[in-house]
Amino acid sequence: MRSAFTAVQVRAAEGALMARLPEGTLMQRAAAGLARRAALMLSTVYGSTVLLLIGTGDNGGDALYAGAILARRGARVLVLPLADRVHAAGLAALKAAGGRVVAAPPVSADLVVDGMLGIGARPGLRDDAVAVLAALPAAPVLAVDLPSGVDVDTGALPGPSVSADVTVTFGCLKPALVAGPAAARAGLVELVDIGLGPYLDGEPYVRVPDAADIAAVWRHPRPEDDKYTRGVLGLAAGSIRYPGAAQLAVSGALAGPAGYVRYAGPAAADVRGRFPEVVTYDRAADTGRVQAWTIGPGLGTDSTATSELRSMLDDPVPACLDADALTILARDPALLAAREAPTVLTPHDREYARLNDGEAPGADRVAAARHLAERYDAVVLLKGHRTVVAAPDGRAYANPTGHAALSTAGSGDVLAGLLGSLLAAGTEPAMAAVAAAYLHGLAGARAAEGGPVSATRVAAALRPVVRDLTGPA
Ligand SMILES: NC(=O)C1=CN([C@@H]2O[C@H](COP(=O)(O)OP(=O)(O)OC[C@H]3O[C@@H](n4cnc5c(N)ncnc54)[C@H](OP(=O)(O)O)[C@@H]3O)[C@@H](O)[C@H]2O)[C@@H](O)CC1
Ligand SMILES: Nc1ncnc2c1ncn2[C@@H]1O[C@H](COP(=O)(O)OP(=O)(O)O)[C@@H](O)[C@H]1O
Ligand SMILES: [K+]
Repeated sequence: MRSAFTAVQVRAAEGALMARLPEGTLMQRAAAGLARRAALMLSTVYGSTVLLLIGTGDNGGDALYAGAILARRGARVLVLPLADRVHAAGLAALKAAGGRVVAAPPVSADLVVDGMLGIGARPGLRDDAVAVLAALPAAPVLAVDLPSGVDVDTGALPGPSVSADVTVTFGCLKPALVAGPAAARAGLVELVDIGLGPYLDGEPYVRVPDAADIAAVWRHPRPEDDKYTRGVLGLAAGSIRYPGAAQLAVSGALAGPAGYVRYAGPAAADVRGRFPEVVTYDRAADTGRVQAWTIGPGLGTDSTATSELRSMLDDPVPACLDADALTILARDPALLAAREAPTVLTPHDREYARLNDGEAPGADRVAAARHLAERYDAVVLLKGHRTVVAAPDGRAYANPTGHAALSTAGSGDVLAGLLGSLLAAGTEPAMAAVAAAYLHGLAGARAAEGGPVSATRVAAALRPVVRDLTGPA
């Protein structure tokens, strides 16, 4: 698991570390890491042209010292200052290494280094910077610490910003690199260790799971298992009007770790026909004991759906509420009042607003997910390009996987089914949500390799993704 810290947290750690080191050490470490990555992006350093965009602060200092390293290796390094003053010692070092200042972007370059703004910045770019970006030569962009213009602590993009191919960030991840629309601007993110780790105090703002975290929570069948000990998922989804949602949720559930899926609802015949391994019932009350529920995709919001939801929430097992179940809950939040078993809510932005008195998630998606998790005392999986999971105890996770092609009807149904299966298998609820989002994101990316994506393809891609990540069943 990696961690992202806010600018204030980074500053505090930086202060404590700097007090023990000769002045300038951290910037030299940052510049060395930056130059290393820049060299990798250039096929040959010698003779290549590198354009540095430089702002007023230390972010520009990092870029200038890195530029000096590249210049000493024979690169033609050009500096385009976008501020009245720039890091003086860095500029002197670059000039001493042969770099030179230019007033406008060159016609061609092999690499553009964005050293305009880092963690000290207000979001957005000034007009002169926007004009320079519009006039840049076609070349890969390497961002220093963060793509300039982003809101460091939230990942919001309130104004123009840089779009990077690679971002080299120092000491730790920052929220803007992993959450919100800014995350898509960072490109490939590489973390350079500058020794900050031991000084980063307190809870990270948001954590980022990796493959090992998901593999660690995945429950494989054991020799002593039977279908019940692996967990039984009850799935209430679909309706006469939306039978497809039931099938998609079932297909997600069957790729999960539970041993048994029981379906309850009006799409029973369709589900049986397509998935003979699923046992079907007309009503939730008839399903017998389950270890978790997934409720909502295509369920409808009429009185039958409401009473089905009510009876499931009375069952003291974990429940994942998705889609129509969220709409019903928004109408009557008291439905959760007596509940002690864990609840997971999986809203997209419009469902979030319904659950939050009409107020959308806003710029800070991590804070938004945390807020709803606290309000409903539930794990919240806030869907999006970088899905965020928050637990009522304040833990928050930003999912690093995914693909824009997941924005296709029914892909959320597949996710809800998978998540329910993880809950039924006994996975801790926040980690069940994290693992479901991670695997679903990988499946979306894998499905996209085969051309245009539909939800059925996402479900089909889940099994190979699970196998690759957690090993054979
Ligand atoms: N933390 C660490 O451990 C390490 C940090 N390091 C590096 O330091 C970086 C942080 O440096 P920093 O504090 O000098 O801030 P940075 O973002 O370069 O400049 C801020 C200045 O820009 C200005 N400005 C603000 N907003 C603006 C806007 N929208 N448009 C235009 N101008 C704007 C504003 O100045 P003003 O306009 O107020 O005069 C403000 O003072 C960090 O990201 C990393 O790269 C490494 O060296 C190693 C260790
Ligand atoms: N632009 C995007 N990039 C990546 N993933 C996305 C994007 N838009 C939506 N998704 C993902 O696709 C899924 C859509 O779910 P949902 O909105 O519930 O759709 P449906 O109700 O049609 O099943 C979510 O997992 C969400 O995170
Ligand atoms: K930058």
